[in-house]
Amino acid sequence: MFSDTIAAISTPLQEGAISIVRLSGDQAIAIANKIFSVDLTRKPSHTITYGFVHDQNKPVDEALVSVFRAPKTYTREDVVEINCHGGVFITRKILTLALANGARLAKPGEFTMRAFYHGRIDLSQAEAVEDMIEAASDTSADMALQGIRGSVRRLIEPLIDDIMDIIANIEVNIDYPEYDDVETLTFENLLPKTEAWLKKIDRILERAQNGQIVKRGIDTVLVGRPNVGKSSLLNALLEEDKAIVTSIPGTTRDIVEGRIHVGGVQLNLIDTAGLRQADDEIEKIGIQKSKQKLDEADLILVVLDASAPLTDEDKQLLEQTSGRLRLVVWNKADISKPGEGLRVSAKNQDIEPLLHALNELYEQNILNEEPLLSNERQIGLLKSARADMIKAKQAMEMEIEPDLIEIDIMAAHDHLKEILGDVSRDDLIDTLFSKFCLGK
Ligand SMILES: Nc1nc2c(c(=O)[nH]1)N(C=O)[C@@H](CNc1ccc(C(=O)N[C@@H](CCC(=O)O)C(=O)O)cc1)CN2
Ligand SMILES: Nc1nc2c(ncn2[C@@H]2O[C@H](COP(=O)(O)OP(=O)(O)OP(=O)(O)O)[C@@H](O)[C@H]2O)c(=O)[nH]1
Ligand SMILES: [Mg+2]
Repeated sequence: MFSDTIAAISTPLQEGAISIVRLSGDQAIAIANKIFSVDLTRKPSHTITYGFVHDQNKPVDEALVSVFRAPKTYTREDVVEINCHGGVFITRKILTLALANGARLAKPGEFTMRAFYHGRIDLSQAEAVEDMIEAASDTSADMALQGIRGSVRRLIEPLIDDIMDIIANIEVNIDYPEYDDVETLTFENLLPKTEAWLKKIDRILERAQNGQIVKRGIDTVLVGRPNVGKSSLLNALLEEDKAIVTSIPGTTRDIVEGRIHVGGVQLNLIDTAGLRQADDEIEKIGIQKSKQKLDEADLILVVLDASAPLTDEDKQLLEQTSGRLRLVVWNKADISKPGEGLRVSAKNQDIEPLLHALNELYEQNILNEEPLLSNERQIGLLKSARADMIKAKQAMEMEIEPDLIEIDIMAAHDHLKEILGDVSRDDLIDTLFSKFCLGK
């Protein structure tokens, strides 16, 4: 399918123990033979060979070279991987040698693109490879791995089958329009099928939202009135003195952020200015930002001072956040009487109850159902398919000509197919892969 053999450095271009220069294509083994001391022609697939990389008979590096024979390879083409010493200069030199001996520099994502064009993986699997590279927590890495193993295809294909079934129903009607009762029968049949399909899509989209949260982390804002210990709590969670802490109320003005992982989920922590009626110009702006972060948060940690009575501001904040996903945290437990609720001492780094609650929260709430999709492109296409089917449903309710309804249903079908990369436009695919890592 592809006539040229591509080459790229598949490891980060920085000093390291080992680097990999990867080749893929008909000429991969022939090109490697020109620059390697050992003849690879008869080496079986999935074997590695010790030797020296040569530049016109002059040895330049000691290396291990792997041979993978088509079609059972990453790209479905012959693949050779040169494992050299991990210096930037030597790695580049070996790539240059490969290029000088007949390889072409691979474009970003081109190895994975070849795997896609050769049908080893679909587009959702290719995207999952890139998601894996970007994954920053156990849950997002798990999701990427499922994607690599074809979970998106297994999710989408039955939905495509359902649509084909609906289309088949309509076709009967178009083919035998002379039977009046076929028409009524068709609408009676079609509408429930369409509604059932829409229900499935709605569930998937709901869960996809979780997927996106898992991928980018859960925006978790610390709010409360001044001096309750928000910044102290941020520092305790981060195990780092990141935010300034003083006994002066109104210390924090700008947003302070940090990341932690709890139970395999990433929390994007956001410390904010204490909420109060402020006169200070700078503090006012800080409080404005606090309110904005509060509105946007996925999770709110309402911080209260356990050593002091609840104030009106506290009560107002509790009321304001009651409908949201939140935890109420009583800080300064070290200087207060024992009591109910989630009690911590940020100052003493005694925050185990909070960590425990965060763990529980995500087991029960956000992650109670495994997310299935996290990719914006895929979710966008699913939403388009849903919109098409809603149009079709409305048309059915109005008993519009079946062949007109079929147009909307076919559009839904095509949008679903596009998730798996089944599109006629190659430029779409090329743009997508161009965003991938070099050498991937
Ligand atoms: N050295 C190295 N490590 C790597 C990769 C690589 O390309 N090279 N990968 C690159 O991302 C990942 C592994 N992904 C791979 C996926 C498929 C095949 C492959 O050869 N598939 C064959 C069957 C192999 C078998 O069953 O023996 C196939 O599907 O036909 C190889 C690597 C991570 N680690
Ligand atoms: N005893 C005790 N003091 C604490 C605790 N947490 C914070 N403090 C103290 O409370 C004061 C305020 O702490 P900060 O973390 O700056 O409070 P804040 O909520 O960020 O305050 P603003 O930024 O002004 O809104 C400091 O003197 C802290 O040392 C705690 O758990 N126990
Ligand atoms: Mg603060």
